[in-house]
Amino acid sequence: MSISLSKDEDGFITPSVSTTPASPKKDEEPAEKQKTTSELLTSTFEVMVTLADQQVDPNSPLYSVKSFEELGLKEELLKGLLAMGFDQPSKIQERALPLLLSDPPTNMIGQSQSGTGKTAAFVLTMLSRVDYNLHKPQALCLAPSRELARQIMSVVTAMGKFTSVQTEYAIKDNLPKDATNITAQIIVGTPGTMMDLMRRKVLDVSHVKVFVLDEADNMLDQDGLGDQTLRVKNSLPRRQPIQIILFSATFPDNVRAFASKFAPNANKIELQKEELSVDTIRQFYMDCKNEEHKYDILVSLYQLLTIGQSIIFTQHRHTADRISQRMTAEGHKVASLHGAKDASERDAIIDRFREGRDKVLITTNVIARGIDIMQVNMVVNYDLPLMNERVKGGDERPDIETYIHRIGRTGRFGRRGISINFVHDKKTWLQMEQIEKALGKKIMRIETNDLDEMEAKMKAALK
Ligand SMILES: Nc1ncnc2c1ncn2[C@@H]1O[C@H](COP(=O)(O)OP(=O)(O)OP(=O)(O)O)[C@@H](O)[C@H]1O
Repeated sequence: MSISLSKDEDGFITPSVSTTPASPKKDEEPAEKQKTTSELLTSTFEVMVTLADQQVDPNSPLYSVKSFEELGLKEELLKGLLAMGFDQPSKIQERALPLLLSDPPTNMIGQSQSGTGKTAAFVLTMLSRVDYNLHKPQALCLAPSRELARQIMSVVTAMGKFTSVQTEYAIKDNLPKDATNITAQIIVGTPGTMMDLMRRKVLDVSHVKVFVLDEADNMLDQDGLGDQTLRVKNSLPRRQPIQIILFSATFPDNVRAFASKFAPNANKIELQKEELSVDTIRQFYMDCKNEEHKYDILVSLYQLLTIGQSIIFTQHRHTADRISQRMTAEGHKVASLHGAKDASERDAIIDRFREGRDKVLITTNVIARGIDIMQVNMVVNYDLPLMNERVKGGDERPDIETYIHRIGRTGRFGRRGISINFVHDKKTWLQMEQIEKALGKKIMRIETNDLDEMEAKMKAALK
């Protein structure tokens, strides 16, 4: 791994941009060897580390650990890690944990590809820093969706299984309306509900010492959750130091400067732009004739979609509902999930999918980020993600960050996965080319009229 310490004027590393040209004729590349989990643990993707304290040598062994034992974690946490089957830190954990756990606590802006283990890094930090004998909220963690908040909580409870940690959700419809004083130490939720609990004084933040934003670029985006997140932060006490931890697979330029202000003097770990997505995800596209043809192709893919599990992303909620109703009526078993469904229904749908009882989930960007389901080996971009879904008044340029997160629902922690983009006219073709250019990775064509070839290519990609 190479480390560089150069900074731009915001104190953030500026990575070099890869401009691999996209060619209109896309040939298939020879299948690569499957990366194993152990290869991922020792993989050499480039990260750049900038330490808040410039006197410290980042090459010092102190700032990279090869085992969880070296971190000086509490015995109960080591037991929790062992019980989860984590016997060695991943690359990001190896780099981030010594910085996150060192004293005095220092802020962190951490970037690493999807599925590489960022959650464990910030969960271990929360579990290490809270005082279990003090029955007050001490660590707050915000995520962009209730599904992700629930998943993070499951990591907190699994990793903290042998501790006496108490936890509480700050997600819609969780606490009874007349709930009073939260005494749990770790609170995980979404920003609107977290703010609501703080305003109603149900959540006393006077003892908070760790504040985590997962999917931080999304949480800080002024066009998205940025206002609410900032409100939460501004309501935290100023008299005690609070360690602010930001993690994401993406930090687009427009959020970077704000992230540095939000988490001042942070240690920073950053990916090179050509490393934004992992190589274990093979990316394909299918040239459909029109919108209706997209539906036909999806139906013809059904057998392949159900070999493992798959997630189909659409632009609109009504498209997700329409496709799932049509496919269900035609005898296929699919589920749909989006933000218009009520909380308990959303929980039931994602739980069924997580347990493998549903194999195909049709959804919107609501679960594009963070969701970790190992068996998902296929992601279909039925509609490509566009900026105007994320940014008020945004245009029809492709939303590169959301694309990276969507395809990152597969190929997790060294596993193989494939993504398929449906393009159906010149506009969507050009949008896909822009994605290909931005990522510097080839997107290969699969013929839509040759089912056998389609199947052979996909199976080969997953081998
Ligand atoms: N050290 C480890 N050993 C074994 N498995 C691990 C280890 N660290 C993480 N994992 C597993 O890897 C998977 C991906 O981890 P995680 O969800 O934290 O990824 P992430 O980097 O947060 O991804 P995303 O950017 O999509 O949110 C999880 O199933 C997790 O249990």
